[in-house]
Amino acid sequence: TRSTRPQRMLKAVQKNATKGNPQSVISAIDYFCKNSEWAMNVGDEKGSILDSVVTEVNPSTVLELGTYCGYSTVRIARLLSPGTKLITLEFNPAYAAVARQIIAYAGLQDKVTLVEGSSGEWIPQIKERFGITTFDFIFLDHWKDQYLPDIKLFEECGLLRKGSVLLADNVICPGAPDYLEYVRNSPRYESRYYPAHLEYTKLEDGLEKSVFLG
Ligand SMILES: Oc1cc(-c2ccc(F)cc2)cc2cccnc12
Ligand SMILES: [Mg+2]
Repeated sequence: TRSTRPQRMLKAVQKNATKGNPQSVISAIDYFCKNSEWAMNVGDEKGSILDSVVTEVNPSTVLELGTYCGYSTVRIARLLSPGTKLITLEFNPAYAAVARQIIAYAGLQDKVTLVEGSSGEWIPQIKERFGITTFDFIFLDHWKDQYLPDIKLFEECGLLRKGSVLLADNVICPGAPDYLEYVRNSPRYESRYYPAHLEYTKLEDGLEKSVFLG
């Protein structure tokens, strides 16, 4: 049977990247998406903004919602201080299977805990399962209608502290209007929009960075 796009992306990484070299994995995926097949990775333009926010926050606790093939997981994990791990949630088992292999190819498997399941199911379990009290940095990059319910769940579960940074992909395309309205109007967040483009295209998109004020 025909391979899937994530499987073809993995093959491109195995062919063109150097094992244990995260930057070469990132470059191989971007090359594949620019020259072979578009795929919904955060991409190089928005990825550079992600890099700058992660570097600025220098988080000790990190959560990613929406692993897909692990592109942003690799981008984030390569910047974390030694001993710091990130938790990434992926609902789709086929995506998770490819992501594990791409993360391992980059040599970052010891810095990543990939959990298969839905954010709504897993967020309430994180404290007890992973011994985490609050997150310093959260990257939202899953289904756009889940952004708002999930940020409310973070608040209800006490997973945010004064200064926690949430960065959301695709707030313009495909768009998360209810999430944007919430973080931009809530007195509990300081929000800022980073204009960019939908990965590998000229279409407008951007990232929304929201700091929890406590
Ligand atoms: O970065 C993303 C982009 C898109 C997307 C798909 C088709 C389009 F025509 C435009 C945008 C979907 C995502 C779903 C989940 C996480 N990220 C996504
Ligand atoms: Mg995205």
